[in-house]
Amino acid sequence: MAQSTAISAGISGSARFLLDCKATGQSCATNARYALPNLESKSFLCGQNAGLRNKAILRQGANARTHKATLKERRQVARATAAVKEPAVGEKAGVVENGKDKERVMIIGGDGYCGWATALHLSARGHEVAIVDNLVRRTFDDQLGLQTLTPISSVHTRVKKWKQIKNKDIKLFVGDVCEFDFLADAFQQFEPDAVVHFGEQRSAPYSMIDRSRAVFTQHNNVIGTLNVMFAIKEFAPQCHLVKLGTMGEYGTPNIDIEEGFIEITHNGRKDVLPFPKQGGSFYHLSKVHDSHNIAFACKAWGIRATDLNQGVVYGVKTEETSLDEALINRLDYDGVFGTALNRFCVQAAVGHPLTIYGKGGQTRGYLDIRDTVRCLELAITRPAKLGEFRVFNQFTEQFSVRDLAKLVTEAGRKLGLEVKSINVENPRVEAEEHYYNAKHSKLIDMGLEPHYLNDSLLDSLVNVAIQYKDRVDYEQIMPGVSWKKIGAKPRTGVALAKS
Ligand SMILES: O=S([O-])[O-]
Repeated sequence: MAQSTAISAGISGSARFLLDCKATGQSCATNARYALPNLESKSFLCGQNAGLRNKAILRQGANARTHKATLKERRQVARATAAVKEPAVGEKAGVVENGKDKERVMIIGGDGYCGWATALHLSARGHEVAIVDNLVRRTFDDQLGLQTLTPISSVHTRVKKWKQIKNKDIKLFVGDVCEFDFLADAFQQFEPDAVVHFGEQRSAPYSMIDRSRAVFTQHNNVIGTLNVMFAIKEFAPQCHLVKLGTMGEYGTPNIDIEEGFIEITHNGRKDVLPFPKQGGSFYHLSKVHDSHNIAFACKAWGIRATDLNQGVVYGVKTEETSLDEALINRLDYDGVFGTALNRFCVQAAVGHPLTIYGKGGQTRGYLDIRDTVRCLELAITRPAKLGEFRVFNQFTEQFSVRDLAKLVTEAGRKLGLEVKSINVENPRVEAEEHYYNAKHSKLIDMGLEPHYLNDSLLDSLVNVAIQYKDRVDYEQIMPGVSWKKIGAKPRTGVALAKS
């Protein structure tokens, strides 16, 4: 199908109005249910010895499994855990175990932060890649007056540049997966072996701005995923759904977090059940709903799926996105879309104090974007079986917000920057000191070799931030979306900044 046909046929509903507004230069505010009244607002409303040593560290590591252990102790244990794992059989032999060597992979949300890096990674490794995206992420920036730190090219320029550099085609379907006819058409044309679904509204603060953003997030995410499931059932029943979930689905229970399932004994009977979910925002809850829908579809229809409960991603460069400035990835530093470590590195680069929300004891799983793309490759080339619903916890290390602030302060100091921190009132409703120990061994068992957070990554991230620091808008740095103050009334940029 010609790209232009995809564009005109594929966009409807909320995404169509957003794109129409953009194309015609009209104010979205007057046209659209989910648009903001003030588009111009700049505020962000809108060897053996080593093996023995590692095993010894693990034996001593019980204490390090709790939040009371020092950062250094916990990192030692994380590394030792990875090091004593036997490589997966397929990995030893250098072969793909059950997937095909080259898959036809549809990447929904392939113009976004994780999606773009994944599209290039898979294309570079010989897979046939198609990007499906309604480009609404770019429209959120236009609505809220935000801008990625890095100057990203249009998706069309990105794909053309990739063809020039690598002589590889990436097909492009611009449209909204909430529009089933568009999705059905893309499925029938591309005939995917695997669908990676990144195409969701992925910001917790965005979903907590006001009623319309909460509704948009759950509609876009839950209905989009339902449509993808139906497209698989109807047009590609062998196709493997690789769905991006989030570690935030689990919340912060006062017990270890398992990888998807937990064995429970209750009144003398035993069963393996889904691990309890306690999403902390309307966004996180949209992913919880997705997980339940997908698990049900695997059981009822016999389709195959992998739910990747991803931690917080940091970094910007991958092998492929570094090849040319036109391939550069986005890097968000604002209070709505910026993730913790990325935000801190940009703050350090521009001399803004690091913004620690509340006490800073909030602990989560983190991973380098270079590991995100590798995890996706592992999931695709070693697919779930028909009828199977797999869950992997996709992160490599745990940090508290305080830990991250310390690491960035130290990295900044080595680069000659004076980095300060401030504790700001926590805009979220969440525990600020808590137990956290989440299992994450399945991807390592499959062959993931993590890029642990180290000085060189921090240096490079801070240096990217220094390179583009003239693009930083200081007004976007502080958090402005309050979990408690969310209301039914649409929020404007000014109101949001002052909340
Ligand atoms: O592209 S995204 O995930 O901000």
